[in-house]
Amino acid sequence: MTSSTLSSPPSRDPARARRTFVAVLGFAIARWRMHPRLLAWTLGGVLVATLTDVLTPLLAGRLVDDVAHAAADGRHDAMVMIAGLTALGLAGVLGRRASYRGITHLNARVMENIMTGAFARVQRFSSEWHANNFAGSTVRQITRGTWAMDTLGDTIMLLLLPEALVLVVTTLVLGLHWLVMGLLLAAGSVALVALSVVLTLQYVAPASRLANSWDTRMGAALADAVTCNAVVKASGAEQREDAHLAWIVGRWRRRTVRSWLRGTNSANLQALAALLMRIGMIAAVVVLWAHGRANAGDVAYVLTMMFVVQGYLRDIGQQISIVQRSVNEMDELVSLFARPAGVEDPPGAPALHVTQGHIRFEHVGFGYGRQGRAPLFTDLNLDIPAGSRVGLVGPSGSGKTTLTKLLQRLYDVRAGRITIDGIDIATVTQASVRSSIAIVPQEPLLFHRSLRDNIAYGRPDATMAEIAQAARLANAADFIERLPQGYATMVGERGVKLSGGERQRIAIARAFLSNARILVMDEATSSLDSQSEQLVQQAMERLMAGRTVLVIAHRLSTVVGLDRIIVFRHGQVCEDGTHEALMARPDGLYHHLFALQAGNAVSA
Ligand SMILES: Nc1ncnc2c1ncn2[C@@H]1O[C@H](COP(=O)(O)OP(=O)(O)OP(=O)(O)O)[C@@H](O)[C@H]1O
Repeated sequence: MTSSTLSSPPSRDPARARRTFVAVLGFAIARWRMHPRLLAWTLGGVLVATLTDVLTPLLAGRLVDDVAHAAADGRHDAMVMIAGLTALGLAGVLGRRASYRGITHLNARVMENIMTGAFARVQRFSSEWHANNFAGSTVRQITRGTWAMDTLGDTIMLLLLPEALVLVVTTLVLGLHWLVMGLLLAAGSVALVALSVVLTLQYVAPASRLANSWDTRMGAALADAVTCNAVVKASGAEQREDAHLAWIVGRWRRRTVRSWLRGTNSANLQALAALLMRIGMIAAVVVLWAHGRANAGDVAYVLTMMFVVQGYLRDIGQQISIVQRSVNEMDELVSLFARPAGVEDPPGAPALHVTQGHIRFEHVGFGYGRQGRAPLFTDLNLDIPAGSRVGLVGPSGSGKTTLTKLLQRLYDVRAGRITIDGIDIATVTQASVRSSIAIVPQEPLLFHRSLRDNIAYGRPDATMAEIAQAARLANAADFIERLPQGYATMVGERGVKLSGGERQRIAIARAFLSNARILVMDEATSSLDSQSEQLVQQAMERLMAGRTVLVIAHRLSTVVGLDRIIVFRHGQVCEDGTHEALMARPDGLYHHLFALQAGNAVSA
């Protein structure tokens, strides 16, 4: 699958940008409200610190008045004003300290909550979702979105909120004194904020979203190539991969430069508008003074107030762009939270308790992807009695693996139902269905953890004696005990430090320990040498005892001794019976496949 099918470029549609903005802000506010005490500390601190800044110009104006009048009447309150300014300054410091401490803890809590929540959701997304999304992109969406939430919290609560507060309070104070000045400040502020919002949302944001989508693609391409490094090496394709990445990085650079330049242009325009507003306000108070409607203290108040207001507003455009960028960076993360898991447990679903292991597929219909595509299975019926050993056979792509995925409810069927011991697996919890089925896959996946942890993955409470017993039954104990660190040996990423046969036997030991009544084995021995194959085969024979077993067989010699063989062709069961019964049909697909493999074996 190419990266383009996995991550399409973002739309430049402003309506979509607005929806994203609302969705992300709603998400952020809901997260902040989960921690009401920290939120109250932060907002309380912000309120105190900002009010002290708003009141300071008032006292400064009074101070100038006092100094001016003192000359005339010999009395003044200058010392009171200085004490007031000191008290305001101290309150401002304490308020800021409270808000910074509050936001530090609030952001950390919210980030923790988002990271763990996103991981929990991604783990529970359906196999379909995982098949359609790059692991690298997902990791990047989560980490980038989590850090963007930190920036969003800082910018909104410590910068934009105080700015709004300063504007509202100074407009009110000014308006009560001189209506015209209040109106002027209100109109200027509305125009300034509107300009910032329009520039940011309509001009900067679309470019920044596009740059982000290329950033995600860059991460995905890196992860894809690094994950498949063995294939790259084997094909001597390093240069091809270099060129592929260079093409993506080139597009990313162009898109990113465009987005950054738009940010700079927008900030410059906003700075110009702020300058005009400042000059307008100062000119207005000077005119009032010239007409005798303002004294020296008033002029000092307006001058100081404009410095405070402009100090707050100076970076508002940049802050709105930061909010916009954070919103874009959180967009994909928020969608992860909004997206349904794909395969869901019904509300209050009970756990499945398998006692027999009787499997039935009743009129099952299923197809991958959208409903419109031709289904793989239509009206599939199978009855697999408890304790039987069944081989699933058929050409590549005929649906053998899909059948076992449906049994684990990794996908939901479109029609019919699948039952285990008479219980529809869609009515019980997915976890209980999956833990009732032990899987030995063709390519076992191991965690980069110790051998002990890998074997006990399905039953973390297993004792060391049980783990060692499972390893013995799986013919794995000998090689493990020869390792210097025994069961504590770390296996390397995806188990790369073990051979194919050793990985298989660890997977078999895992299945022994899980003690599930149903066993699904994807024929595992095809890539092993004969000694490894013999060890794996013996272990599998032991594992099959007393269980209902489905074996996906690629080499038909594996299924000869099984109770029953089901042959698939294009999602249909075309033959069903014992080896002897199927071999007795010379026109049958099984007979044909068997003859083909026997011929290959002879010619090899
Ligand atoms: N996640 C998926 N999304 C879309 N199509 C899929 C997916 N997985 C499998 N298929 C398609 O479904 C069909 C059945 O695949 P399945 O893996 O069940 O075949 P199989 O019989 O196990 O083949 P093989 O013997 O090669 O493993 C194939 O055409 C395959 O391309």
